[in-house]
Amino acid sequence: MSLITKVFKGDFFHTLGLKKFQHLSNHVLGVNLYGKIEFLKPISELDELRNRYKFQESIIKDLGNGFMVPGFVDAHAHAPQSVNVGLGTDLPLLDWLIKYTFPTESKFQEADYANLVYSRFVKRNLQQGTTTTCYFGTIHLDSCKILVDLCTKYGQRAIIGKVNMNRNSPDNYIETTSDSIRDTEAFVEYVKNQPTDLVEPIITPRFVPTCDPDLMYQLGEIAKKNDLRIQSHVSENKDEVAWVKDLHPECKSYSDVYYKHGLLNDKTIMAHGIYLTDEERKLYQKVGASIAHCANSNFTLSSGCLNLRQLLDMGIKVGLGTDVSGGYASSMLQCIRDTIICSKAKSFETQDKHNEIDFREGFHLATLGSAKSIGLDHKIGNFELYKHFDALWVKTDVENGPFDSFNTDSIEDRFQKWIYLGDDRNIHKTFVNGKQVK
Ligand SMILES: O=c1[nH]c(=O)c2nc[nH]c2[nH]1
Ligand SMILES: [Zn+2]
Repeated sequence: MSLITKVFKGDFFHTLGLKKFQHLSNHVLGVNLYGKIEFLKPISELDELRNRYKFQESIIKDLGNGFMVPGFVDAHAHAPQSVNVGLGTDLPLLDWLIKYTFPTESKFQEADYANLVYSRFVKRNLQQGTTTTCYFGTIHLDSCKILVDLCTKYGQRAIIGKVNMNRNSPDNYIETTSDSIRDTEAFVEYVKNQPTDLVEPIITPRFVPTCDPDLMYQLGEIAKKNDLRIQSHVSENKDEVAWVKDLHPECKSYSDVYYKHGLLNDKTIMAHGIYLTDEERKLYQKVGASIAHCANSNFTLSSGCLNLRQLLDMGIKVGLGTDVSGGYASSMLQCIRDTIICSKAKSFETQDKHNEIDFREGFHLATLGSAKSIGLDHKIGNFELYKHFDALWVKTDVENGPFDSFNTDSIEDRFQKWIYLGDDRNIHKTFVNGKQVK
């Protein structure tokens, strides 16, 4: 039997960095038995590859006038909030949490409800080409386990956190410190004992206002002991920032609260960061923490407009997040477009065109950039050799598709049109770990 299970020939788009967009035309990509990329070579080397690996001609799939890209990586999404996508778009963050979000999340104490909502959301993510998501669950251990099981069942790569909150939360959606710690440890054990490493755990204090110092400190200790990633929210909304200042006058800044409690390091992914101070940005740079930029959410909850370029220029790791359901769209294509629009708004505001993000940079941030931000770039994010084959086969000529392409469109034009106008109708096949999942 050959080591090679799949071979694709045609056009491939991926990035090696923010300004390192690559179009590999007339190439062949081989996937091995372990679901990893074994080769990516010019088509002129096909005979040699066939001799070396002894694969059958019949396994070669021609991408035609379509192309292949790495799967999208959503660096920040709330699985339980997927029930609310497109709803509750009228309030700013703190009111939105109380009126819509906490009541919705509290329902996930019911395992059947979690099963229904999570199975739909995981399937929809794969349908839309999101091969990896960094998820927030709820405070409920059992429904978080269900999310792990469903990602494993449907084949989505995921990082999943059980949410922690022990203050400033409704009576029916709050935990004691000891329950929170016990269930977090149990969740981490559960994920670690899965037969595959498709899903990984992450420590998930919701945000400073809902986690008291003792809880934050203990969560930092669990993360340190188990070498785990950490995710939370920071500086999304001006009232939120003022509240954190009131709660923690002893700390220099919002980010300093996380830092002082052992929650801000090179394995941390903080969503938003719109209102970080210069000093805070330098802290992210120093410790190597990431920001998940969630443009749709920032517009929808009227939070503000991040200066993304400023973070990128400082070398801070940035990924893109849909932030469902603060963000109303779970599609990463939409997320790229919102990132571009947000950057243009920033460029008008600052009268500085340098702040604009173009579609190639947006594509990079939604793939390798997001993978880096959540610490998975050693496994996924582009088509480098021996990375896991998480990929999308995109077709631009589809019946009743979302846009028209013409003979005069080059393959690069088709790629650009897809970024701006495409949707899941263009995603012919989705692969995770070498396995077809759509
Ligand atoms: O966009 C957000 N969504 C949330 O669920 C949340 N919780 C705290 N801060 C938050 N921000
Ligand atoms: Zn969020």
